[in-house]
Amino acid sequence: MTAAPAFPMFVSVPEATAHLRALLPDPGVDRVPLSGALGRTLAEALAARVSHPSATESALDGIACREADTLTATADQPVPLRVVGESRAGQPFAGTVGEGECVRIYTGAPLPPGTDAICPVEQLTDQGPDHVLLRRPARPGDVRPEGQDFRAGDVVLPEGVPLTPARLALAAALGHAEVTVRRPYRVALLSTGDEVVAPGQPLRPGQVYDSNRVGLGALLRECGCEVLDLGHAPDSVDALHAALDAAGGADLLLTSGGVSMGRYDFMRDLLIERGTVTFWKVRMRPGGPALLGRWAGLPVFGLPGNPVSSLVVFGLIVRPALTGQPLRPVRLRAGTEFRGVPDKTVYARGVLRGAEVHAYRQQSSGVLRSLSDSDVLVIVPEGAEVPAGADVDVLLL
Ligand SMILES: Nc1nc2c(c(=O)[nH]1)N[C@H]1C(S)=C(S)[C@@H](COP(=O)(O)OP(=O)(O)OC[C@H]3O[C@@H](n4cnc5c(N)ncnc54)[C@H](O)[C@@H]3O)O[C@H]1N2
Ligand code: MOO
Repeated sequence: MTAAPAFPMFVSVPEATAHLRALLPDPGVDRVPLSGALGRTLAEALAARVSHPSATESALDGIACREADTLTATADQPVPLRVVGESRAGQPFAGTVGEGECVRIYTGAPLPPGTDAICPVEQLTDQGPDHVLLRRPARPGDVRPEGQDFRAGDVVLPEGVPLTPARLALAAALGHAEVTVRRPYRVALLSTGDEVVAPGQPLRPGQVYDSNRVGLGALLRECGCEVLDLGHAPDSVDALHAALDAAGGADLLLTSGGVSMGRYDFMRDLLIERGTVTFWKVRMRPGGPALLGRWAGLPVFGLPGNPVSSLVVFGLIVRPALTGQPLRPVRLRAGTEFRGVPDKTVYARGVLRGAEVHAYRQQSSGVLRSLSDSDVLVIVPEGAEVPAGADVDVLLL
């Protein structure tokens, strides 16, 4: 009888993510201009330095007036108003608008005192320079109230969010020119396997192009990581040993291949025998043989070699650990049946058809097109049988 392993096996996806997160060092922070912050993670909460809009203003080009003066306006019986001035963005009208009066106003310009509604130019006829006829009532809804977006002092962007283009625009509107962001993780990337060949090289029988390193490198860059590309190592203990040593300066080493049950799965053996193993195997399909450990203090995440498995494990475990952003499933109607397996959550590749999700025709973890052609991963809980017509949780790809 063999002794029970000294590390957990068959952990859940959330447990695997928590284990990896616990091994990652604190990356520290950088202060960067907004132009250099795309995709970075905000390391401070951002408060508004100003209110937006800074004053109640018009949402349209037209005239500002009192709504009450215009309630009877129709195309047949237009309401006349006297123009007493103009309000432009940055150049407000100085006076107060009285009964039967209006000012010409432009989008973003402050509403003059006395007015509460806007009539757009399309609904006006000029009667000389100082009079207009309104063909419909002016509307208070075409006014943007002061602070509608945010008020000075409001905490608007929380710490920990990724800086998307919309959030960068918001940071600028709040009055910030620079932001404090988390330092990118430095992630070393290594693919393993005697049969694995760099794309572009001639391929001998039985060999396969190194698609994992390309996909994983892109996923890492998408997460804002600095990638230290260690290339490819053959299935040899010495070569893997050297590669593990070469990754020493990184925050994390990500490997692909060599973690399952085969005789040449040396990455698994090396970590078990000469490193530390945090867990081996996750209750998921694809991706079951994933491995986490340490090599002289360096966290090492061993992704399975099967092309779909390596990218799916990255998306489900590695990305949430690196970014701190949890998975966000959405609910959709299943258009086909989805079959679970006992003791594993299945992440089935699915294609959207209208509001329904259909199983992709091929679910083998060696078929990369099942991932590139799919829109979502359908989460099929352990042992579940989801009939067509039922609701399912999916993750957008
Ligand atoms: N007896 C068992 N066999 C296997 C099990 C098991 O539980 N018992 N698990 C299977 C599962 S699930 C997976 S996933 C794979 C993972 O195996 P490894 O991580 O050891 O990966 P390899 O054996 O090195 O390669 C598997 C497969 O992937 C191709 N590959 C590897 N690297 C790349 C790359 N960089 N680019 C493209 N393709 C790559 C490789 O050629 C193999 O076809 O194990 C199952 N076996
Ligand atoms: O992890 Mo494996 O993906 O089920 O082939």
